[in-house]
Amino acid sequence: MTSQLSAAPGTQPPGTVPLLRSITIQRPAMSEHGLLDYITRDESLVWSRHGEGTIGFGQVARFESTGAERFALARHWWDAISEAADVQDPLQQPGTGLIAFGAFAFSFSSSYASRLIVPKIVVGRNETCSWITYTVADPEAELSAEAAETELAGLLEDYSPEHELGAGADKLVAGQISEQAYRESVLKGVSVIESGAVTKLVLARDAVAELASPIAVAQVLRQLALRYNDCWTYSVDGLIGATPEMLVRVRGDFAEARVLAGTLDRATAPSDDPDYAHRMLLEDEKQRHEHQLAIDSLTEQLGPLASGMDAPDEPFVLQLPNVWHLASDVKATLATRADGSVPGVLDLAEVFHPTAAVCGTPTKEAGRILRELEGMDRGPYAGPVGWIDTRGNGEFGIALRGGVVESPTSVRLYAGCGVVAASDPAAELAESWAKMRPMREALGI
Ligand SMILES: C=C(O[C@H]1C=CC=C(C(=O)O)[C@@H]1O)C(=O)O
Repeated sequence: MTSQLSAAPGTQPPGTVPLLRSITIQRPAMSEHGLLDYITRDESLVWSRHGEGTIGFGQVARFESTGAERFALARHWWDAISEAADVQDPLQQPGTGLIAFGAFAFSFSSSYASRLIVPKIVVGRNETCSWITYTVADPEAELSAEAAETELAGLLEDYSPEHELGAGADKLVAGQISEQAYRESVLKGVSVIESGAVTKLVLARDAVAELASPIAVAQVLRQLALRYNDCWTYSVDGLIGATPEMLVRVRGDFAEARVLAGTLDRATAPSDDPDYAHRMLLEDEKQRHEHQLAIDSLTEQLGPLASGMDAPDEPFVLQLPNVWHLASDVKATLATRADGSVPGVLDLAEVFHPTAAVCGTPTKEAGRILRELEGMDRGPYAGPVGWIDTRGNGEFGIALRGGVVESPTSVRLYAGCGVVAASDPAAELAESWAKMRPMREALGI
């Protein structure tokens, strides 16, 4: 598979690297809502959890790639940008200084262009401080705290319009994979598993939200961030959602991941059974097997890159408003490479993607079979989404519980379920609906 570089509007021709200058300025503490106050514009780049994270406005540089080399090409571009840039960053914390937001296609065969975008303004907040970073590509542009504040103030003047939720004409229609087709693909998946070709497959489907008036992305993101506070709310170029799953987070030589697999719908749970989630997830053989395969796929890849790793023996039950999940937080100290460096977040995202939580086991064979059974291009669904700084710190979640804005009035939603030998097609279909619920609620359909 060949890889291509392309120069999208507002970017430089392939092969050239813009010389960026950036300045980071510490700002006063934000209100209790934190970054939520800054999710005001539909076109913003967003990465936020518990009111912390980064919001990007505008674009000063952009890179796109496709194919099997999409991660490597993006990394080379980012390394070149980082090396050439003049970065004034007195804070020197993960996410301060120059950063890029990124979204990557699930598959090497996808027509979706994986992308890194460097915003003009970034507003950031972590557990200790708040900041803005202002970046310019024009060598003549003024780079100062005053110029940055003026630019931000201008951006915050305009709020994107809201969408009237629950308007009668908004509707959800079948996507490329109907309910019937999904049940059939799960059934076929089970028989492939029974034949011994794979032990787990994650099969996905889509549905399309058709709106009577343009989607209000910022409003959807605010709803997701408020209600799904324990998830990472993301928005990169029309890829929007709130994911509970962290593919990899890097801070210096410390890496962590939140692995999820094993799901229980809360909407159908009995209200008088406090042990229900514990019993149906932690004590259920099928769910534990599904989860263990996801843990194994991550730890097998992480092990050789780590000098120490902590992968808990027992998962915990993660409670979200729509579902419970079996979850495990894996932590590792990264081993130093021959050149004295440690792998950055993009190196690790490439190595870990796709985990068994979104593809299957063994990875290559599962990927081949799911492409055949689904017959759809997943685009960026279930691919890495997040951000990177110039020191290799960053966070890439798995783009789940979201969708792609395909036109001002249509959003394609995606959801997938881990299929093992004991899976039941009707139950997996119901689970896929539960996973689409956050987006449906936020869109009001
Ligand atoms: C593939 C998805 O979820 C994954 C993450 C958590 C639990 C999963 C499961 O129980 O099947 C999936 O592996 C999705 O939300 O589209």
